Amino acid sequence: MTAGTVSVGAAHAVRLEAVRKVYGSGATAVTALDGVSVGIRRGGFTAVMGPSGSGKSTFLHCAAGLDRPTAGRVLLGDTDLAGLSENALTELRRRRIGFVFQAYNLLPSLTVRQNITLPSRFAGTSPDERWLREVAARVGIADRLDHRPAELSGGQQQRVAIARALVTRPELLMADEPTGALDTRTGQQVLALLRDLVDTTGQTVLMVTHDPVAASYAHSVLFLADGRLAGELAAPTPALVVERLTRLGEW
Ligand SMILES: Nc1ncnc2c1ncn2[C@@H]1O[C@H](COP(=O)(O)OP(=O)(O)OP(=O)(O)O)[C@@H](O)[C@H]1O
Repeated sequence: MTAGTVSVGAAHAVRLEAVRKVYGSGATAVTALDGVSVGIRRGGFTAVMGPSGSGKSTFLHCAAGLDRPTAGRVLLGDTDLAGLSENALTELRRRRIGFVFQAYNLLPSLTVRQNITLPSRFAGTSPDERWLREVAARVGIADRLDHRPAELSGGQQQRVAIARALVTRPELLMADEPTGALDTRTGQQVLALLRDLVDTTGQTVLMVTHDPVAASYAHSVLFLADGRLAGELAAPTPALVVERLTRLGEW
């Protein structure tokens, strides 16, 4: 490790150590992750790519404490997730991780403001008005707080989902195909927003995507193949990402 002075917890928002995940057992067992060890840099934007079935979703689920590894361990900061009960894990996800999915998962009967504050209410807190407005302004929906989701475009709805994920000040933002439901231009605006959040606020973002252009917004791309880490690319461009995927044999 560089200089030997940085502790693992300080350098990495989340760290997987020799993580294996096997679904099922006996003849039908599927090894989705096969000994993955990697740290996700704190304050960085990291994308995870790989062929279909390579283990991307499983990686994200294990890293976020949504799924437990069969072997190995996952550390969020300095917290070893294996030591946590189901309730403690749920609490940890609520307080320390923000989630953004392809589907925006907004409640249609609630206003934008109510949608954004819902997770904090579940966590027993309520964001102060100033922070709520700051987050809304940052993602570009400050003038939509009293609207309902149906009155917003797809891109605006995804911005609301990002605001909802950020309002609890998570140390890690997990995004699973966040632009999968958006047209190209709107998707790129959302990706530029994520990159800007990372560059200007130090937010850590971990994103799974199939899209080389989406991955090029990240600082680095991790490649998975057959449940194993198959390389990492810093300063990715779409062309470089496509070249790596081609070498992984499925593009
Ligand atoms: N709940 C499950 N039960 C059994 N097998 C599973 C389960 N979830 C995933 N798998 C298997 O684990 C492997 C990895 O799946 P995973 O969804 O992590 O891959 P992926 O890279 O995200 O795929 P895609 O790009 O198609 O979404 C696949 O072979 C998949 O069929």
